[in-house]
Amino acid sequence: MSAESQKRVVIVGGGLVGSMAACMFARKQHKVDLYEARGDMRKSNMSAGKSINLALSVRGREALRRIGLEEKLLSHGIPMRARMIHTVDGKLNEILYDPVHNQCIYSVSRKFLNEALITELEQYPNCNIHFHHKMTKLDVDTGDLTFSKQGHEALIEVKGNQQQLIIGADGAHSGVRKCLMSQPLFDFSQTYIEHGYMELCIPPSDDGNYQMEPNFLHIWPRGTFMMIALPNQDRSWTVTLFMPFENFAQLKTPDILLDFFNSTFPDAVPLIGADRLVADFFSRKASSLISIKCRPYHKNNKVLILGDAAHAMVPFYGQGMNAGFEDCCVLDDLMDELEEDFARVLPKFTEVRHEDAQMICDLAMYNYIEMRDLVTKSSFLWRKRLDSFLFSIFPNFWVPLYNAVTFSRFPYRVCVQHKEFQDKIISSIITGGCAVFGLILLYLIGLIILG
Ligand SMILES: Cc1cc2nc3c(=O)[nH]c(=O)nc-3n(C[C@H](O)[C@H](O)[C@H](O)COP(=O)(O)OP(=O)(O)OC[C@H]3O[C@@H](n4cnc5c(N)ncnc54)[C@H](O)[C@@H]3O)c2cc1C
Ligand SMILES: Cc1cnn(-c2ccc(OCc3ccccc3)c(C(=O)O)c2)c1-c1ccc(Cl)c(F)c1
Repeated sequence: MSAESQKRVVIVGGGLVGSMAACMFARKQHKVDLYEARGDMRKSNMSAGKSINLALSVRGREALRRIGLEEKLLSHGIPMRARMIHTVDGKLNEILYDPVHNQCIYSVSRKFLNEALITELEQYPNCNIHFHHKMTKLDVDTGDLTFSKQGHEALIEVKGNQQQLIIGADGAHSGVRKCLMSQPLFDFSQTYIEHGYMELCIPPSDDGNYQMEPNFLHIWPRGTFMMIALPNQDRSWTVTLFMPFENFAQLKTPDILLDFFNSTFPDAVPLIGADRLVADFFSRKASSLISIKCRPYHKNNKVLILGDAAHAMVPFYGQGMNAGFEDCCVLDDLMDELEEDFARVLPKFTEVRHEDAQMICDLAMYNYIEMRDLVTKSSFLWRKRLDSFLFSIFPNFWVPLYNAVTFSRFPYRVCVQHKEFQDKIISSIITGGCAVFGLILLYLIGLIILG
Protein backbone atom coordinates (compact mmCIF):
# COMPACT_ATOMS: atom_id res chain seq x y z
CA MET A 1 0.00 0.00 0.00
CA SER A 2 1.38 3.47 -0.83
CA ALA A 3 2.02 5.94 1.99
CA GLU A 4 -0.62 8.22 0.47
CA SER A 5 -3.33 5.53 0.45
CA GLN A 6 -2.48 4.28 3.94
CA LYS A 7 -4.94 5.79 6.44
CA ARG A 8 -4.04 6.56 10.03
CA VAL A 9 -6.85 5.49 12.37
CA VAL A 10 -7.19 6.04 16.12
CA ILE A 11 -9.62 3.75 17.95
CA VAL A 12 -10.76 4.62 21.47
CA GLY A 13 -11.78 1.47 23.35
CA GLY A 14 -10.12 -1.96 23.16
CA GLY A 15 -13.21 -3.98 24.09
CA LEU A 16 -14.87 -6.40 21.72
CA VAL A 17 -15.94 -3.92 19.04
CA GLY A 18 -12.89 -1.65 19.21
CA SER A 19 -10.49 -4.55 18.85
CA MET A 20 -12.62 -6.02 16.02
CA ALA A 21 -12.63 -2.67 14.18
CA ALA A 22 -8.87 -2.40 14.70
CA CYS A 23 -8.33 -5.85 13.13
CA MET A 24 -10.48 -4.88 10.14
CA PHE A 25 -8.42 -1.71 9.47
CA ALA A 26 -5.10 -3.40 10.24
CA ARG A 27 -5.74 -6.21 7.73
CA LYS A 28 -6.30 -3.48 5.10
CA GLN A 29 -2.76 -2.34 5.97
CA HIS A 30 -3.83 0.96 7.50
CA LYS A 31 -1.97 2.41 10.49
CA VAL A 32 -3.99 1.74 13.66
CA ASP A 33 -3.50 3.09 17.18
CA LEU A 34 -5.83 1.45 19.70
CA TYR A 35 -6.20 3.15 23.08
CA GLU A 36 -7.72 1.13 25.96
CA ALA A 37 -8.32 2.57 29.44
CA ARG A 38 -7.82 -0.79 31.15
CA GLY A 39 -4.72 -2.92 31.24
CA ASP A 40 -3.91 -5.90 29.03
CA MET A 41 -6.67 -8.35 29.92
CA ARG A 42 -4.31 -11.22 29.01
CA LYS A 43 -2.22 -10.37 32.07
CA SER A 44 -5.08 -10.38 34.58
CA ASN A 45 -7.73 -12.78 35.81
CA MET A 46 -10.37 -10.11 36.04
CA SER A 47 -13.49 -10.71 34.00
CA ALA A 48 -13.38 -8.82 30.72
CA GLY A 49 -16.50 -6.77 31.36
CA LYS A 50 -20.20 -6.99 31.74
CA SER A 51 -20.84 -10.70 31.43
CA ILE A 52 -18.54 -13.70 31.65
CA ASN A 53 -19.85 -15.35 28.51
CA LEU A 54 -21.92 -14.29 25.54
CA ALA A 55 -24.07 -15.85 22.83
CA LEU A 56 -22.28 -15.60 19.48
CA SER A 57 -24.49 -15.90 16.41
CA VAL A 58 -24.29 -15.49 12.65
CA ARG A 59 -23.80 -11.71 12.51
CA GLY A 60 -20.85 -11.81 14.88
CA ARG A 61 -19.40 -14.89 13.20
CA GLU A 62 -19.22 -13.06 9.85
CA ALA A 63 -16.95 -10.40 11.36
CA LEU A 64 -14.77 -13.08 12.95
CA ARG A 65 -14.62 -14.91 9.59
CA ARG A 66 -13.35 -11.79 7.84
CA ILE A 67 -10.39 -11.48 10.22
CA GLY A 68 -9.71 -15.23 10.27
CA LEU A 69 -10.84 -15.94 13.83
CA GLU A 70 -14.20 -17.68 13.30
CA GLU A 71 -12.90 -21.25 13.52
CA LYS A 72 -10.77 -20.44 16.58
CA LEU A 73 -13.80 -19.06 18.41
CA LEU A 74 -16.21 -21.80 17.31
CA SER A 75 -13.79 -24.50 18.45
CA HIS A 76 -13.52 -22.81 21.85
CA GLY A 77 -17.20 -21.93 22.07
CA ILE A 78 -19.93 -24.33 23.15
CA PRO A 79 -22.81 -24.87 20.67
CA MET A 80 -26.29 -24.33 22.05
CA ARG A 81 -28.70 -26.12 19.70
CA ALA A 82 -31.86 -25.51 21.69
CA ARG A 83 -33.34 -23.63 24.57
CA MET A 84 -34.03 -25.74 27.66
CA ILE A 85 -36.95 -24.22 29.48
CA HIS A 86 -37.14 -24.94 33.21
CA THR A 87 -40.71 -24.75 34.54
CA VAL A 88 -41.25 -23.99 38.20
CA ASP A 89 -42.44 -27.56 38.85
CA GLY A 90 -39.03 -28.82 37.77
CA LYS A 91 -39.93 -30.03 34.28
CA LEU A 92 -37.42 -29.52 31.47
CA ASN A 93 -38.65 -28.69 27.96
CA GLU A 94 -36.23 -28.55 25.07
CA ILE A 95 -37.14 -26.73 21.89
CA LEU A 96 -34.66 -26.73 19.01
CA TYR A 97 -33.59 -23.34 17.70
CA ASP A 98 -33.55 -24.59 14.13
CA PRO A 99 -35.24 -27.98 13.45
CA VAL A 100 -34.80 -27.36 9.71
CA HIS A 101 -31.13 -26.44 9.23
CA ASN A 102 -29.79 -27.38 12.72
CA GLN A 103 -28.13 -23.99 13.19
CA CYS A 104 -27.05 -23.10 16.71
CA ILE A 105 -25.73 -20.23 18.80
CA TYR A 106 -22.39 -20.48 20.63
CA SER A 107 -21.55 -19.68 24.21
CA VAL A 108 -18.17 -17.94 24.12
CA SER A 109 -16.01 -16.53 26.90
CA ARG A 110 -15.86 -12.73 26.75
CA LYS A 111 -12.29 -12.77 28.07
CA PHE A 112 -11.16 -15.43 25.59
CA LEU A 113 -12.78 -13.50 22.72
CA ASN A 114 -11.28 -10.14 23.70
CA GLU A 115 -7.85 -11.75 24.21
CA ALA A 116 -8.05 -13.50 20.84
CA LEU A 117 -8.86 -10.19 19.12
CA ILE A 118 -6.00 -8.34 20.86
CA THR A 119 -3.53 -11.16 20.12
CA GLU A 120 -4.60 -11.14 16.46
CA LEU A 121 -4.13 -7.37 16.37
CA GLU A 122 -0.60 -7.65 17.71
CA GLN A 123 0.37 -9.69 14.65
CA TYR A 124 0.05 -6.54 12.50
CA PRO A 125 3.23 -4.38 12.46
CA ASN A 126 1.07 -1.44 11.37
CA CYS A 127 -0.86 -1.50 14.66
CA ASN A 128 0.02 -0.15 18.12
CA ILE A 129 -1.99 -0.97 21.24
CA HIS A 130 -1.84 1.51 24.12
CA PHE A 131 -3.19 -0.04 27.33
CA HIS A 132 -3.89 2.05 30.44
CA HIS A 133 -4.66 5.02 28.18
CA LYS A 134 -7.99 6.68 29.02
CA MET A 135 -9.30 9.29 26.63
CA THR A 136 -10.18 12.38 28.64
CA LYS A 137 -10.79 14.92 25.89
CA LEU A 138 -11.64 15.07 22.19
CA ASP A 139 -12.02 18.19 20.07
CA VAL A 140 -14.43 16.91 17.41
CA ASP A 141 -13.49 19.71 15.03
CA THR A 142 -9.72 19.46 15.12
CA GLY A 143 -9.54 15.79 16.14
CA ASP A 144 -7.10 16.64 18.96
CA LEU A 145 -7.20 13.89 21.60
CA THR A 146 -6.01 13.89 25.21
CA PHE A 147 -5.28 10.71 27.18
CA SER A 148 -4.39 10.11 30.79
CA LYS A 149 -1.99 7.24 31.31
CA GLN A 150 -2.24 5.21 34.53
CA GLY A 151 0.64 6.08 36.84
CA HIS A 152 1.73 9.11 34.83
CA GLU A 153 1.03 12.71 35.79
CA ALA A 154 1.51 14.13 32.33
CA LEU A 155 -1.33 13.93 29.84
CA ILE A 156 -0.71 12.51 26.40
CA GLU A 157 -1.78 14.68 23.47
CA VAL A 158 -2.51 13.17 20.06
CA LYS A 159 -2.93 15.93 17.50
CA GLY A 160 -5.80 15.78 15.06
CA ASN A 161 -3.55 16.14 12.03
CA GLN A 162 -1.81 12.85 12.97
CA GLN A 163 -4.81 10.74 11.98
CA GLN A 164 -7.60 10.81 9.42
CA LEU A 165 -10.22 8.92 11.46
CA ILE A 166 -11.15 8.61 15.13
CA ILE A 167 -13.42 5.68 16.03
CA GLY A 168 -15.23 5.70 19.37
CA ALA A 169 -15.78 2.08 20.45
CA ASP A 170 -15.74 3.03 24.13
CA GLY A 171 -18.98 1.44 25.19
CA ALA A 172 -22.39 2.49 26.45
CA HIS A 173 -20.99 5.38 28.48
CA SER A 174 -18.79 6.54 25.63
CA GLY A 175 -16.67 9.65 26.09
CA VAL A 176 -16.42 10.05 22.31
CA ARG A 177 -20.23 10.07 22.02
CA LYS A 178 -20.45 12.62 24.83
CA CYS A 179 -18.25 14.92 22.73
CA LEU A 180 -20.56 14.41 19.74
CA MET A 181 -23.55 15.23 21.96
CA SER A 182 -22.28 18.80 22.30
CA GLN A 183 -22.77 19.22 18.55
CA PRO A 184 -25.97 20.69 17.03
CA LEU A 185 -28.42 18.25 15.37
CA PHE A 186 -27.21 15.31 17.52
CA ASP A 187 -30.17 13.23 18.80
CA PHE A 188 -29.74 11.10 21.94
CA SER A 189 -31.95 9.03 24.25
CA GLN A 190 -31.24 6.57 27.03
CA THR A 191 -33.42 4.30 29.16
CA TYR A 192 -32.44 2.44 32.31
CA ILE A 193 -34.86 -0.49 32.85
CA GLU A 194 -36.11 -1.41 36.33
CA HIS A 195 -34.36 -4.80 36.12
CA GLY A 196 -30.79 -5.32 37.16
CA TYR A 197 -28.71 -8.44 36.63
CA MET A 198 -26.38 -10.52 38.72
CA GLU A 199 -24.15 -13.35 37.59
CA LEU A 200 -24.00 -16.57 39.61
CA CYS A 201 -22.26 -19.86 38.94
CA ILE A 202 -23.25 -23.52 38.62
CA PRO A 203 -19.94 -25.36 39.19
CA PRO A 204 -18.96 -28.62 37.53
CA SER A 205 -20.12 -31.81 39.27
CA ASP A 206 -17.77 -33.56 41.71
CA ASP A 207 -16.52 -35.77 38.87
CA GLY A 208 -15.81 -32.70 36.70
CA ASN A 209 -18.77 -32.83 34.35
CA TYR A 210 -21.55 -30.41 33.46
CA GLN A 211 -24.42 -30.63 35.94
CA MET A 212 -26.92 -29.80 33.16
CA GLU A 213 -27.19 -30.77 29.52
CA PRO A 214 -24.40 -28.64 27.95
CA ASN A 215 -25.60 -27.86 24.46
CA PHE A 216 -28.53 -25.76 25.54
CA LEU A 217 -29.31 -22.20 26.52
CA HIS A 218 -31.08 -22.85 29.81
CA ILE A 219 -33.93 -20.46 30.58
CA TRP A 220 -36.04 -20.10 33.71
CA PRO A 221 -38.88 -17.74 32.58
CA ARG A 222 -40.81 -16.54 35.65
CA GLY A 223 -42.49 -13.41 34.33
CA THR A 224 -40.99 -10.60 36.42
CA PHE A 225 -37.97 -12.78 37.18
CA MET A 226 -35.87 -14.36 34.48
CA MET A 227 -32.77 -16.47 34.73
CA ILE A 228 -30.52 -17.98 32.10
CA ALA A 229 -27.42 -20.16 32.09
CA LEU A 230 -24.75 -20.38 29.40
CA PRO A 231 -22.11 -23.15 29.50
CA ASN A 232 -18.38 -22.52 29.99
CA GLN A 233 -15.38 -24.47 28.73
CA ASP A 234 -14.53 -25.59 32.30
CA ARG A 235 -17.89 -27.44 32.57
CA SER A 236 -19.34 -24.71 34.79
CA TRP A 237 -22.29 -22.46 33.92
CA THR A 238 -22.58 -18.72 34.12
CA VAL A 239 -26.06 -18.03 35.46
CA THR A 240 -27.55 -14.57 34.96
CA LEU A 241 -30.44 -13.55 37.20
CA PHE A 242 -32.56 -10.66 35.89
CA MET A 243 -34.79 -9.07 38.51
CA PRO A 244 -36.09 -5.59 39.44
CA PHE A 245 -33.66 -3.78 41.75
CA GLU A 246 -36.43 -3.52 44.34
CA ASN A 247 -36.63 -7.31 44.44
CA PHE A 248 -32.86 -7.62 44.79
CA ALA A 249 -33.13 -5.21 47.75
CA GLN A 250 -35.79 -7.37 49.45
CA LEU A 251 -33.46 -10.39 49.55
CA LYS A 252 -31.70 -9.10 52.64
CA THR A 253 -30.77 -12.30 54.46
CA PRO A 254 -29.61 -15.79 53.50
CA ASP A 255 -32.92 -17.30 54.66
CA ILE A 256 -34.98 -14.86 52.60
CA LEU A 257 -32.72 -15.49 49.59
CA LEU A 258 -32.99 -19.27 49.90
CA ASP A 259 -36.79 -19.12 50.42
CA PHE A 260 -37.04 -17.03 47.23
CA PHE A 261 -34.87 -19.38 45.18
CA ASN A 262 -36.53 -22.52 46.56
CA SER A 263 -39.93 -21.20 45.51
CA THR A 264 -38.96 -19.52 42.21
CA PHE A 265 -36.02 -21.56 40.86
CA PRO A 266 -36.16 -24.75 42.97
CA ASP A 267 -34.14 -26.93 40.61
CA ALA A 268 -31.31 -24.35 40.45
CA VAL A 269 -30.58 -24.40 44.21
CA PRO A 270 -28.93 -27.86 44.35
CA LEU A 271 -27.08 -27.09 41.10
CA ILE A 272 -25.58 -23.83 42.40
CA GLY A 273 -25.33 -25.08 45.99
CA ALA A 274 -27.07 -23.24 48.83
CA ASP A 275 -23.83 -22.11 50.49
CA ARG A 276 -22.30 -20.90 47.22
CA LEU A 277 -25.56 -19.13 46.28
CA VAL A 278 -25.58 -17.24 49.60
CA ALA A 279 -21.86 -16.40 49.44
CA ASP A 280 -21.94 -15.24 45.80
CA PHE A 281 -25.23 -13.33 46.06
CA PHE A 282 -24.12 -11.27 49.06
CA SER A 283 -20.59 -10.71 47.72
CA ARG A 284 -21.70 -8.59 44.77
CA LYS A 285 -24.25 -6.00 43.67
CA ALA A 286 -26.71 -6.20 40.81
CA SER A 287 -25.66 -4.19 37.75
CA SER A 288 -27.87 -1.86 35.76
CA LEU A 289 -29.09 -2.31 32.19
CA ILE A 290 -29.33 0.58 29.76
CA SER A 291 -30.62 1.14 26.26
CA ILE A 292 -29.05 3.98 24.25
CA LYS A 293 -30.01 5.38 20.86
CA CYS A 294 -28.41 8.29 19.08
CA ARG A 295 -27.94 9.84 15.66
CA PRO A 296 -25.79 10.55 13.69
CA TYR A 297 -22.97 8.09 14.37
CA HIS A 298 -20.40 10.38 12.73
CA LYS A 299 -19.03 13.93 12.69
CA ASN A 300 -17.85 15.21 9.29
CA ASN A 301 -15.16 12.90 7.84
CA LYS A 302 -13.34 12.62 11.16
CA VAL A 303 -15.24 10.86 13.98
CA LEU A 304 -17.38 7.69 14.03
CA ILE A 305 -18.91 5.72 16.92
CA LEU A 306 -19.52 1.96 16.81
CA GLY A 307 -20.97 -0.78 19.03
CA ASP A 308 -22.48 0.08 22.40
CA ALA A 309 -21.18 3.66 22.04
CA ALA A 310 -23.67 4.06 19.17
CA HIS A 311 -26.48 1.65 20.16
CA ALA A 312 -26.39 0.03 23.58
CA MET A 313 -29.25 -2.40 24.07
CA VAL A 314 -30.73 -4.46 26.90
CA PRO A 315 -29.38 -8.05 26.63
CA PHE A 316 -32.73 -9.82 26.04
CA TYR A 317 -31.92 -10.81 22.48
CA GLY A 318 -28.27 -11.75 22.90
CA GLN A 319 -27.38 -9.36 20.04
CA GLY A 320 -25.35 -6.46 21.46
CA MET A 321 -21.91 -7.79 20.56
CA ASN A 322 -23.25 -9.39 17.36
CA ALA A 323 -24.69 -6.04 16.29
CA GLY A 324 -21.45 -4.23 17.15
CA PHE A 325 -19.43 -6.78 15.15
CA GLU A 326 -21.90 -6.31 12.30
CA ASP A 327 -21.21 -2.54 12.49
CA CYS A 328 -17.59 -3.42 11.66
CA CYS A 329 -18.71 -5.47 8.62
CA VAL A 330 -20.94 -2.63 7.38
CA LEU A 331 -18.02 -0.19 7.75
CA ASP A 332 -15.65 -2.66 6.07
CA ASP A 333 -17.99 -2.98 3.07
CA LEU A 334 -18.44 0.80 2.77
CA MET A 335 -14.66 1.30 2.85
CA ASP A 336 -14.44 -1.02 -0.18
CA GLU A 337 -17.45 0.44 -2.02
CA LEU A 338 -16.53 4.12 -1.51
CA GLU A 339 -12.75 3.88 -2.15
CA GLU A 340 -11.95 4.46 1.53
CA ASP A 341 -13.11 8.07 1.21
CA PHE A 342 -14.11 8.92 4.80
CA ALA A 343 -16.02 12.01 3.62
CA ARG A 344 -18.42 9.57 1.93
CA VAL A 345 -18.01 6.47 4.12
CA LEU A 346 -18.96 8.10 7.44
CA PRO A 347 -22.28 9.73 6.48
CA LYS A 348 -23.18 6.61 4.49
CA PHE A 349 -22.53 4.46 7.57
CA THR A 350 -25.06 6.49 9.59
CA GLU A 351 -27.52 6.39 6.67
CA VAL A 352 -27.40 2.62 6.13
CA ARG A 353 -26.90 1.46 9.73
CA HIS A 354 -29.02 3.72 11.89
CA GLU A 355 -32.46 2.21 11.20
CA ASP A 356 -31.27 -1.37 11.76
CA ALA A 357 -29.40 -0.47 14.94
CA GLN A 358 -32.48 1.29 16.34
CA MET A 359 -34.57 -1.75 15.35
CA ILE A 360 -32.48 -4.27 17.30
CA CYS A 361 -32.48 -1.93 20.30
CA ASP A 362 -36.29 -1.88 20.09
CA LEU A 363 -36.49 -5.66 19.55
CA ALA A 364 -34.35 -6.30 22.62
CA MET A 365 -36.55 -4.00 24.70
CA TYR A 366 -39.69 -5.66 23.24
CA ASN A 367 -38.34 -9.08 24.19
CA TYR A 368 -37.67 -7.82 27.70
CA ILE A 369 -41.26 -6.59 28.02
CA GLU A 370 -42.77 -9.68 26.39
CA MET A 371 -40.73 -12.18 28.42
CA ARG A 372 -41.49 -10.27 31.62
CA ASP A 373 -45.22 -10.35 30.80
CA LEU A 374 -45.34 -14.04 29.86
CA VAL A 375 -46.45 -14.74 33.38
CA THR A 376 -48.19 -18.07 32.93
CA LYS A 377 -45.86 -21.03 33.30
CA SER A 378 -46.59 -22.41 29.86
CA SER A 379 -47.05 -19.25 27.79
CA PHE A 380 -43.31 -18.93 27.05
CA LEU A 381 -43.25 -22.63 26.26
CA TRP A 382 -46.26 -22.65 23.94
CA ARG A 383 -45.10 -19.55 22.10
CA LYS A 384 -41.84 -21.30 21.34
CA ARG A 385 -43.42 -24.65 20.50
CA LEU A 386 -45.84 -23.01 18.03
CA ASP A 387 -43.02 -21.07 16.37
CA SER A 388 -40.87 -24.18 16.12
CA PHE A 389 -43.74 -26.32 14.74
CA LEU A 390 -44.76 -23.80 12.07
CA PHE A 391 -41.10 -23.31 11.10
CA SER A 392 -40.58 -27.06 10.71
CA ILE A 393 -43.61 -27.46 8.36
CA PHE A 394 -43.28 -24.14 6.48
CA PRO A 395 -39.47 -23.59 6.62
CA ASN A 396 -39.40 -21.07 3.79
CA PHE A 397 -42.42 -19.18 4.93
CA TRP A 398 -42.72 -19.25 8.68
CA VAL A 399 -39.32 -18.08 9.97
CA PRO A 400 -39.62 -17.12 13.66
CA LEU A 401 -38.38 -13.59 14.28
CA TYR A 402 -35.77 -14.94 16.70
CA ASN A 403 -34.40 -17.20 13.94
CA ALA A 404 -34.30 -14.41 11.35
CA VAL A 405 -32.42 -12.16 13.79
CA THR A 406 -30.09 -14.83 15.13
CA PHE A 407 -29.45 -17.11 12.14
CA SER A 408 -29.48 -14.73 9.19
CA ARG A 409 -27.73 -11.54 8.10
CA PHE A 410 -30.90 -9.96 6.76
CA PRO A 411 -31.00 -6.38 7.98
CA TYR A 412 -32.79 -6.23 11.34
CA ARG A 413 -35.54 -4.04 9.80
CA VAL A 414 -36.17 -6.70 7.09
CA CYS A 415 -36.53 -9.36 9.82
CA VAL A 416 -39.26 -7.26 11.43
CA GLN A 417 -40.97 -6.56 8.10
CA HIS A 418 -41.12 -10.31 7.46
CA LYS A 419 -42.55 -10.91 10.95
CA GLU A 420 -45.25 -8.29 10.31
CA PHE A 421 -46.10 -9.98 7.00
CA GLN A 422 -46.39 -13.36 8.78
CA ASP A 423 -48.62 -11.84 11.43
CA LYS A 424 -50.93 -10.40 8.74
CA ILE A 425 -51.22 -13.82 7.10
CA ILE A 426 -51.98 -15.51 10.40
CA SER A 427 -54.56 -12.91 11.40
CA SER A 428 -56.30 -13.13 8.00
CA ILE A 429 -56.37 -16.94 8.28
CA ILE A 430 -57.84 -16.64 11.75
CA THR A 431 -60.31 -13.97 10.60
CA GLY A 432 -61.18 -15.97 7.49
CA GLY A 433 -61.46 -19.12 9.55
CA CYS A 434 -63.78 -17.40 11.99
CA ALA A 435 -65.93 -16.12 9.08
CA VAL A 436 -66.21 -19.61 7.58
CA PHE A 437 -66.95 -21.05 11.00
CA GLY A 438 -69.64 -18.36 11.52
CA LEU A 439 -71.28 -19.12 8.14
CA ILE A 440 -71.34 -22.84 8.89
CA LEU A 441 -72.86 -22.11 12.29
CA LEU A 442 -75.57 -19.90 10.73
CA TYR A 443 -76.29 -22.59 8.14
CA LEU A 444 -76.68 -25.23 10.85
CA ILE A 445 -78.89 -22.92 12.95
CA GLY A 446 -80.99 -22.26 9.84
CA LEU A 447 -81.36 -26.00 9.24
CA ILE A 448 -82.45 -26.52 12.83
CA ILE A 449 -84.97 -23.62 12.77
CA LEU A 450 -86.37 -24.45 9.34
CA GLY A 451 -86.31 -28.16 10.22
C1 LIG B 1 -25.49 -9.06 31.10
C2 LIG B 1 -25.14 -8.88 29.65
C3 LIG B 1 -25.21 -9.97 28.79
C4 LIG B 1 -24.89 -9.83 27.45
N1 LIG B 1 -24.98 -10.91 26.61
C5 LIG B 1 -24.72 -10.76 25.30
C6 LIG B 1 -24.83 -11.88 24.42
O1 LIG B 1 -25.16 -12.98 24.84
N2 LIG B 1 -24.56 -11.68 23.10
C7 LIG B 1 -24.22 -10.45 22.59
O2 LIG B 1 -24.02 -10.33 21.38
N3 LIG B 1 -24.10 -9.36 23.42
C8 LIG B 1 -24.34 -9.51 24.74
N4 LIG B 1 -24.21 -8.43 25.58
C9 LIG B 1 -23.84 -7.12 24.99
C10 LIG B 1 -22.33 -6.98 24.82
O3 LIG B 1 -21.69 -7.20 26.05
C11 LIG B 1 -22.00 -5.58 24.32
O4 LIG B 1 -22.82 -5.26 23.24
C12 LIG B 1 -20.54 -5.50 23.87
O5 LIG B 1 -19.69 -5.74 24.95
C13 LIG B 1 -20.29 -4.12 23.29
O6 LIG B 1 -18.92 -4.05 22.98
P1 LIG B 1 -18.19 -2.62 22.85
O7 LIG B 1 -16.79 -2.92 22.51
O8 LIG B 1 -19.02 -1.75 21.99
O9 LIG B 1 -18.29 -1.98 24.31
P2 LIG B 1 -17.58 -2.50 25.63
O10 LIG B 1 -17.55 -4.00 25.65
O11 LIG B 1 -18.22 -1.78 26.76
O12 LIG B 1 -16.04 -2.02 25.50
C14 LIG B 1 -15.73 -0.65 25.60
C15 LIG B 1 -14.22 -0.57 25.92
O13 LIG B 1 -13.84 0.81 25.90
C16 LIG B 1 -13.02 1.07 27.02
N5 LIG B 1 -13.20 2.49 27.34
C17 LIG B 1 -14.29 3.11 27.84
N6 LIG B 1 -14.07 4.42 27.96
C18 LIG B 1 -12.79 4.67 27.52
C19 LIG B 1 -11.98 5.81 27.40
N7 LIG B 1 -12.44 7.02 27.78
N8 LIG B 1 -10.72 5.68 26.92
C20 LIG B 1 -10.24 4.45 26.54
N9 LIG B 1 -10.97 3.30 26.63
C21 LIG B 1 -12.23 3.42 27.13
C22 LIG B 1 -13.53 0.14 28.10
O14 LIG B 1 -12.52 -0.09 29.08
C23 LIG B 1 -13.88 -1.11 27.30
O15 LIG B 1 -12.77 -1.99 27.20
C24 LIG B 1 -24.51 -8.56 26.94
C25 LIG B 1 -24.43 -7.46 27.80
C26 LIG B 1 -24.75 -7.62 29.14
C27 LIG B 1 -24.67 -6.42 30.04
C1 LIG C 1 -28.33 -14.66 25.75
C2 LIG C 1 -29.43 -14.98 24.80
C3 LIG C 1 -29.28 -15.40 23.47
N1 LIG C 1 -30.52 -15.57 22.95
N2 LIG C 1 -31.42 -15.29 23.90
C4 LIG C 1 -32.82 -15.40 23.73
C5 LIG C 1 -33.62 -14.29 23.91
C6 LIG C 1 -35.01 -14.39 23.76
C7 LIG C 1 -35.58 -15.62 23.41
O1 LIG C 1 -36.92 -15.76 23.24
C8 LIG C 1 -37.67 -14.55 23.53
C9 LIG C 1 -39.11 -14.80 23.59
C10 LIG C 1 -39.59 -15.67 24.53
C11 LIG C 1 -40.95 -15.87 24.57
C12 LIG C 1 -41.78 -15.20 23.70
C13 LIG C 1 -41.26 -14.32 22.78
C14 LIG C 1 -39.91 -14.10 22.73
C15 LIG C 1 -34.76 -16.73 23.23
C16 LIG C 1 -35.33 -18.06 22.84
O2 LIG C 1 -36.25 -18.09 22.00
O3 LIG C 1 -34.79 -19.07 23.33
C17 LIG C 1 -33.36 -16.64 23.40
C18 LIG C 1 -30.78 -14.91 25.04
C19 LIG C 1 -31.47 -14.51 26.27
C20 LIG C 1 -31.11 -13.37 26.94
C21 LIG C 1 -31.80 -13.01 28.11
C22 LIG C 1 -32.82 -13.80 28.57
CL1 LIG C 1 -33.69 -13.41 30.03
C23 LIG C 1 -33.18 -14.93 27.89
F1 LIG C 1 -34.18 -15.70 28.36
C24 LIG C 1 -32.50 -15.32 26.72
